[in-house]
Amino acid sequence: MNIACIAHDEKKDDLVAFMTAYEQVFSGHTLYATGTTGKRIMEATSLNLHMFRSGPLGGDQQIGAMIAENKMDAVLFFRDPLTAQPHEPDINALIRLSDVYSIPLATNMATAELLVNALKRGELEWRRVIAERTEGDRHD
Ligand SMILES: O=C(CO)COP(=O)(O)O
Repeated sequence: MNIACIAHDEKKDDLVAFMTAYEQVFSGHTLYATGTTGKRIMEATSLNLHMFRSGPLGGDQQIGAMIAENKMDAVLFFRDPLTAQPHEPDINALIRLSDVYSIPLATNMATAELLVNALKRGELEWRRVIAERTEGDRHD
């Protein structure tokens, strides 16, 4: 599965702790992240992540583009609801696209726990069916 990892500054410690706790599970998947989040996770774990730009510099949009191509299977996005973000429109666009394509999206640690446990039990396997079906889609 392709999984995106994103956290706002106030939530980065939480996401790093979460990724560390479930490192074994995540090591079996392909991970993507916005720049600073990915760097933090790689420093704290032995996980490898494909890194996009930092969120405010377009990273959320790059992950959104993968969602629009149906190439992202789940998103862990630990949002900070108490701090205004300069790139709020990009954040909303990412969340919107997750809803457009019915991509499982965890915006806090409690939901992320449910998602990772579902992942462990193989409950996201339906995503592979979708991926196979959309593989032949035109992109032009
Ligand atoms: O701002 C972000 C998501 O909206 C996260 O970006 P960074 O991982 O680069 O801090």
